[in-house]
Amino acid sequence: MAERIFAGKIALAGNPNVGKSTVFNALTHLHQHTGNWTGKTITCANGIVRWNGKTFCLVDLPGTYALHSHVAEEDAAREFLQSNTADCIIIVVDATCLERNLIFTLQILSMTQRAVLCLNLMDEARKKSISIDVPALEKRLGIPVVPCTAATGKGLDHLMETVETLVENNSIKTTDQKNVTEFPPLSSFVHAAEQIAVETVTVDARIPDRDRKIDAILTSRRYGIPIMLALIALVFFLTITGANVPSEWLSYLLFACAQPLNDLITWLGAPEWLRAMLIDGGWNVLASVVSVMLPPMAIFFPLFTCLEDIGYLPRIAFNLDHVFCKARTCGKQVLTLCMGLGCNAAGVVGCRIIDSERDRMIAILTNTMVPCNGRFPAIISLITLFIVGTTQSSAKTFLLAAISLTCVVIVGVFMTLVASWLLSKTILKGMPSAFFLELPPYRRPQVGKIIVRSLRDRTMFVLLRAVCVAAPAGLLIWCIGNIQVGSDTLLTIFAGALDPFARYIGLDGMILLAFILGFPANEIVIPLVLMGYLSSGTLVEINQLSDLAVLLAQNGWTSVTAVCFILFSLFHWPCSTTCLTIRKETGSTKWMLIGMILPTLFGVTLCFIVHSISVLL
Ligand SMILES: Nc1nc2c(ncn2[C@@H]2O[C@H](COP(=O)(O)OP(=O)(O)OP(=O)(O)O)[C@@H](O)[C@H]2O)c(=O)[nH]1
Ligand SMILES: [Mg+2]
Repeated sequence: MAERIFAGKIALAGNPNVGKSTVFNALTHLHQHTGNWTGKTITCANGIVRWNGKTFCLVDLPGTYALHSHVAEEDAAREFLQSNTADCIIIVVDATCLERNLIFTLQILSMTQRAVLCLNLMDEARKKSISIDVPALEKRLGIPVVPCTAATGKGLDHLMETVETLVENNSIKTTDQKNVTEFPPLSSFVHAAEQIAVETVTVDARIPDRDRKIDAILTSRRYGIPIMLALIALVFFLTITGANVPSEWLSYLLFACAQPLNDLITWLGAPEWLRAMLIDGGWNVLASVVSVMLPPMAIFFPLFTCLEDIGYLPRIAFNLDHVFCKARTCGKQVLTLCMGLGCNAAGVVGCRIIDSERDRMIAILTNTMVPCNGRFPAIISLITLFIVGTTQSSAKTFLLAAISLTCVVIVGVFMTLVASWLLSKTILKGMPSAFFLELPPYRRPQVGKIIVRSLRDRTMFVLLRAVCVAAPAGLLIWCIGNIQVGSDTLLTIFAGALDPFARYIGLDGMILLAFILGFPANEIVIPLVLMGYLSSGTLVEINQLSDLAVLLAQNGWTSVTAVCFILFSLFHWPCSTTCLTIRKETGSTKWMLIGMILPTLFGVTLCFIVHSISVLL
């Protein structure tokens, strides 16, 4: 039914990282994620293009190297193309490496001629002094060729005009070749692609290869890892420095709203218990989550996306590949860990880029050992208070905090390696698969788009999720903090029951209870601890880190408690969204449970060791 209203269905196909999603976004005005590395898109996305009074359905397919290939992430694209449901296929190719892209193009053309070649990245080709004889290419391929620069939208109108003509002209033949086994051998496509490239592409050989020179430093054995660590520390330094003041402002502003809201609820005639529950419970937790989380996320995500757009993420994977191979797992896991830094659920889904089933499972089960953004703010606060040991806002404090945070991430990655090695020696036996990692060209980041995209799609998404979870969790903890059983509240009874065990691992009952109640979202753990410490079950206004320091010290916190908290925050069961995502991605509750138990065992063991050493000392 829905199909009938469209003038045609158009598919965007091509090799990975050639700009398909960028074309898709420009034509549909949607916001499909783009990124300068292969495998950014892993599922098909649909959008609508309005052109010349007509409406077309546009499908963005994951990148595919060849229709022969058997990579899981490419299945969706292959199945779609072989189903022959598109009225026209826009084959997007990278003008800077046409020959390689032509292999896939020729495979598509052996199935259908209802295609247009979108010769994308023409700006980069021009910079590299690559020129392409477009009429000759059209003649050789037998389909229209449209040069484009999708990043600026140049050429896309012409592309749509060509597509429209093609869709209207239904007579163009399509070969009913649905089974890849019927294809001629890959070598024949490779040979033909080489021939066509020789005839149509000219390159000025005098232009030096800038990317190779940069890679000689950034991916070298000697400098690669130190530069990588310095860059990560720089991102954390900028995040911590920039987030400090806005966090305080937001906190003042949001807690200041509590009084008028209080008055409003009283004026509406609500009973006291309802007022207390909504304001002292829901609003105050919400205010604290937003003020603690929003500023660092609003800085971290754009900076991280910038590294992604420049093309640095695959270089990180390249630098760490040999380390991951030693742990008997695959270097592509590093890319999924990078995705996990933002949100572990996204990291788990991102594991689809790993081809081998065994390696993918290892990557999924260990993904939560890098801290997601829900855990960063609490870790940063505790580092500043207990490890750096001062709340004074100076460059030195921020630098020390950034270096400590980098060390926390290193611990996370190290334990990921340990866990991967253990898994590959036990329940996921085997050797790491060989894989093909493409280092994309360095590209200038599109700063404006990065800011909009990371604020809207990432920051707001994570924040909204936290808010949706924080307010109800605040209500719940208020309730258990105020329901009396005998002379104690439910909160003190639960925390008291957990206390003996928690003390063994350097925590206390309230902290452990907060981790348990924080299952829906990690970002609410610290607010829950604070609420628990206040006998009224009400969250007080924490405007400054020094207020937090006083409250924690009053409840017996030392630097050992902070270290154990950070370790347990790094290694414990994933949040509910990530657990559900693990179950969905592995198709099994058993693996989800392993994904919960494994990091928790690590956390308990490490905290126990740290606590025991501190007692001995
Ligand atoms: N300079 C330049 N960069 C472009 C152009 N088109 C896309 N890009 C950049 O190329 C990178 C890859 O773009 P995507 O649209 O994610 O590529 P894709 O083909 O969808 O990639 P996969 O989903 O991994 O297959 C991004 O960093 C884009 O900003 C262009 O015409 N010029
Ligand atoms: Mg894409």
